[in-house]
Amino acid sequence: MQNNVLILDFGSQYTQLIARRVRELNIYCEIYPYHKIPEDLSGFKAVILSGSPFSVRAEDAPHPDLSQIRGKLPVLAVCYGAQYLAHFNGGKVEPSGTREYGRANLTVIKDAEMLFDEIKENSQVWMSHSDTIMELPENGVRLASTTDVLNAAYRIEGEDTYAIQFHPEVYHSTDGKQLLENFLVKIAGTEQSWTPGAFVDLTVSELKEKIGDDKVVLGLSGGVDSTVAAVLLHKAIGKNLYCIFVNNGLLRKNEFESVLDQYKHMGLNVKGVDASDRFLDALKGLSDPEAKRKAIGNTFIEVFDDEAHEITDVTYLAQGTIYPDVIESVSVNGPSVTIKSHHNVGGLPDFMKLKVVEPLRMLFKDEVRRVGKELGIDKELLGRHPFPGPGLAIRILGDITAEKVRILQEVDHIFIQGLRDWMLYDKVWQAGAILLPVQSVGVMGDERTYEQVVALRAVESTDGMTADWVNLPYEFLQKTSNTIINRVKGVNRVVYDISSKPPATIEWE
Ligand SMILES: Nc1ncnc2c1ncn2[C@@H]1O[C@H](COP(=O)(O)OP(=O)(O)OP(=O)(O)O)[C@@H](O)[C@H]1O
Ligand SMILES: O=c1[nH]c(=O)c2[nH+]cn([C@@H]3O[C@H](COP(=O)(O)O)[C@@H](O)[C@H]3O)c2[nH]1
Ligand SMILES: NC(=O)CC[C@H](N)C(=O)O
Ligand SMILES: [Mg+2]
Repeated sequence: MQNNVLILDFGSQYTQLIARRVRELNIYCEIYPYHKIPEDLSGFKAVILSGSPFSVRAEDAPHPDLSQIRGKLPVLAVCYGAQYLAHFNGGKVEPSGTREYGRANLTVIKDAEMLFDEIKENSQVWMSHSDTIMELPENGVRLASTTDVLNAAYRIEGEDTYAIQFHPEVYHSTDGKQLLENFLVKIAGTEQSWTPGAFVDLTVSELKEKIGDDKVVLGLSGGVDSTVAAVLLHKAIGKNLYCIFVNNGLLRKNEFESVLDQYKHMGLNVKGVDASDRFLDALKGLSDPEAKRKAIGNTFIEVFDDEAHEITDVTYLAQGTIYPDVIESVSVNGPSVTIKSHHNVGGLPDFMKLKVVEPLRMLFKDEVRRVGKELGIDKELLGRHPFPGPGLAIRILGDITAEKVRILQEVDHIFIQGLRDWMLYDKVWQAGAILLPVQSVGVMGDERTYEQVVALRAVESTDGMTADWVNLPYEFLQKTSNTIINRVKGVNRVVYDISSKPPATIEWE
């Protein structure tokens, strides 16, 4: 399928956005660090060079050999990429005299250039660079300028190599997506055929081919990723898929029973395993967030291993891992800091002796939801807020006891049900309650109380990487607070978290 787009990552903060824009054009793409160019380029139809925090003039500037790419595949070089081609091919790159961060306008655009089809002069672009291209490389032809940057875009005569100083991938480059489409479709000839339906057909046939009559065990979490992975696998291997949904004792109120029932109605061969006691025992006395995550991750693997042994001849363990985890674990500068010390990212221990299959490994979250919709998965399930694998364990600050879990399940249930009743659930990307290790004085009737404090958190986000708190209606907050304090014994105070990410994280631990 020679239609892929190769994105070479030079470490830009916007590289993932390039991939998102390309995928939104229904064109498949993959990100590779600039120092790991695939040897076999036969599956690729075009290449995009990303931006970078490095300067081409520096000793340690990324300097990959592009001889197998340039002149052989169409290239779009963005920012650092454009400077790189100029600097190392007879052009000149120098520190720019003026600051070039933020909006600029293309005051001049060369006529009849396919890259700028349907893009008018004065088009707004987003600049983010301190070096600038003073002289074009050999055979360079200038395509566009801004008031401050003469060489804002160029191409190299005699090859399909294009270079732009600005960032078409960001929202503020108002014709950025048009430029990417011009390059990918009109110049490179890629087909816009990478649709959810095409992905399902291709993935199901690949899974059939790869797994054959082997057996697969998959952990279901009640979340979107593992559910979509399960339905894809079920389409491919049917009865050879064994799903396990573990009650780790840290789920939301009634969630284990309701989600298990939902899975059974989807025709999945799923076994519910109540391991609540094992998890709570493993967590006894632990307060450090990472220690809690490790204990949960290890217990998950033990439970899985026990269950997998119940199924004769299991060959594969399936995971709901998705692309953001993959990209962040192999960044430009080598393996990045562990994203989540959580069982599904850190790989499997040797004793499990299972091969891993991750059908969603190359998808972004919104693409997982689109594939889920294509598979006919219930939209309420697809629309569920993300819920962390360690569940309520990272929403009870301090040590975990069954009583604290009970309290938080009740509080959380009132909050989430309230969001649904007030038609606010879908307006919020993620919401939850946190049990604080704080007691405060209250007065109820004529009695003094000294009970626990809970925090409510509701954020809007697109990918969980950044988020803002949601301005929920005062009437809703007032009603919810009253209901919680009146109904949940042990709580006499409710607070609302008004912290964005950054600087705060979505979860409190
Ligand atoms: N309670 C559980 N029982 C069995 N497997 C689980 C459970 N929780 C998590 N897992 C496994 O770990 C993986 C990652 O966990 P995670 O909490 O991210 O769930 P997810 O299915 O990816 O849902 P989400 O959409 O919330 O990310 C899941 O894909 C699943 O394979
Ligand atoms: O599966 C998970 N295991 C974890 O250990 C974990 N920690 C945070 N999260 C979720 O990740 C997103 C970002 O959360 P933070 O801003 O708190 O890092 C939010 O959606 C969080 O709910 C986790 N998910
Ligand atoms: N966004 C970029 O790629 C910037 C390129 C280079 N670091 C500069 O500042 O000019
Ligand atoms: Mg997930």
